[in-house]
Amino acid sequence: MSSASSSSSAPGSSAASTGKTSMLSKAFSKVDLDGHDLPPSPAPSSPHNGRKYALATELVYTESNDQYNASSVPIYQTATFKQTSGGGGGEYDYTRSGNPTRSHLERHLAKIMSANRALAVSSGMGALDVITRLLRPGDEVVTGDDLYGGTNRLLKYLATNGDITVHHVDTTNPDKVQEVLGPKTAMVLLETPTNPLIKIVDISTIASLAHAANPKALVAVDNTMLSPMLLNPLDIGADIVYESGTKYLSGHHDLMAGVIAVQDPAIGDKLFFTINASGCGLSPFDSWLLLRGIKTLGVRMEKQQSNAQRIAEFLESHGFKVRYPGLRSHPQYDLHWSMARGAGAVLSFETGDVQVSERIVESARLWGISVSFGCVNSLISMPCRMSHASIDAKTRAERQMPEDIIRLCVGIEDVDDLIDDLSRALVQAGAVNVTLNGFHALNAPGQTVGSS
Ligand SMILES: Cc1ncc(COP(=O)(O)O)c(C=O)c1O
Ligand SMILES: N[C@@H](CCSC[C@H](N)C(=O)O)C(=O)O
Repeated sequence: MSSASSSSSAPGSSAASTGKTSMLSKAFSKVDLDGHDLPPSPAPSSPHNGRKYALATELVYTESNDQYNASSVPIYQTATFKQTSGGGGGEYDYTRSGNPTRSHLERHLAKIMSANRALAVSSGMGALDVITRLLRPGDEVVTGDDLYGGTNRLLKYLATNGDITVHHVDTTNPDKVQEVLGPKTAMVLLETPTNPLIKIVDISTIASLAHAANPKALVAVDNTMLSPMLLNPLDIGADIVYESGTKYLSGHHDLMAGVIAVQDPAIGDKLFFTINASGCGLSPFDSWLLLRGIKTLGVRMEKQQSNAQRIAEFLESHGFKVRYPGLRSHPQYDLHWSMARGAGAVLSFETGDVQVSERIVESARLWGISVSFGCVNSLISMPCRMSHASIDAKTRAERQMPEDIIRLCVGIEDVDDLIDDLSRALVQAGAVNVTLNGFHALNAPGQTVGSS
């Protein structure tokens, strides 16, 4: 797949602008997949504005050519745009096809996701739906055996109704992936860390294997767990990256959004065609909210992951089996840190007893019992009962998902308050042996699992 086309010419030089013009006209040809003229919008999402700053700066820094120099990009809350002639031809004609607030967001996303083009849609699942419409009957998809429940559900739907073969394998082992790759592999769909078992997947090795098996195979990575703050999968072999913008990108659980980013303009055109044709582009107001959220991604993620690290260490030191790539005990610690710039803020742990886990979740006060993650508030949940309940119990057992697993999605609160609340919940739930020396997990790994 093509690589990022950052120009080495000085910004504003004629070489740079000629290169840019030809790249853009090639990238955003006027004719769509049916041979019709593309609608005039959205404007190309160019991440290349000359100088590249550190990510923390780029998250905050946006350029706009607003007529009043508004600091905050205006919300163009309109469905349609007046044209100056009967032949149309304005930059925007209809918000389903393009809207200035969404275009601004998409350009900003392309920049921070290391992409040539980014697209914003109405949810993370909407993003995956748009991506999987690149598939054709008879195609094969290779994906993990620990996946977000909604992703599993959509793939199952395609396997049942769309004549798509879906191979679920242990993507932490590239040999297992290799076994099912072949010329019919049209897409490899990866999550890392996986949700909720926090398994790490070697994106570049699997991308190389997939492209060797079929040079046209597309490697799509769900980067929701890390966000562009911690990983840019396009830089390490992925062809498509998508994220639930509902999570870290927005950070406040006040909107639903999905984002997609690609390097290859031809793939970008196909994705845009589906978005315009099916009408799932992100609304102007949600585009504005998401753009606002992205500006604080850096500080939120920094605080969330330092809190998560403390909490993971706290649980591990009290004898719980904790899954978090910030812990040295994570079996793929080195692999994770060879790809990512941080461990993220989602961790899971086991108690050895479903009822004990339930009592912990229900005893917590500061931790909200909610699905989702990436928000400034800390959340606690039981994935098998909640976010992953759409995966049937038999499949969960085959995939070795512990029914007692508790997922913690750490927010920005004071970490000592979070630990106090969790300690109280552990004691109240009877998950720990309390002695004069402190407390220790009742069913610590290696001990006999009892029932309460
Ligand atoms: C890893 C992951 N990918 C995708 C999604 C889908 O995102 P959304 O809820 O925005 O549709 C979710 C959660 O919903 C998720 O956890
Ligand atoms: N009822 C929803 C569950 C959404 S789970 C949200 C998020 N991805 C998480 O992992 O918590 C559904 O059926 O999709």
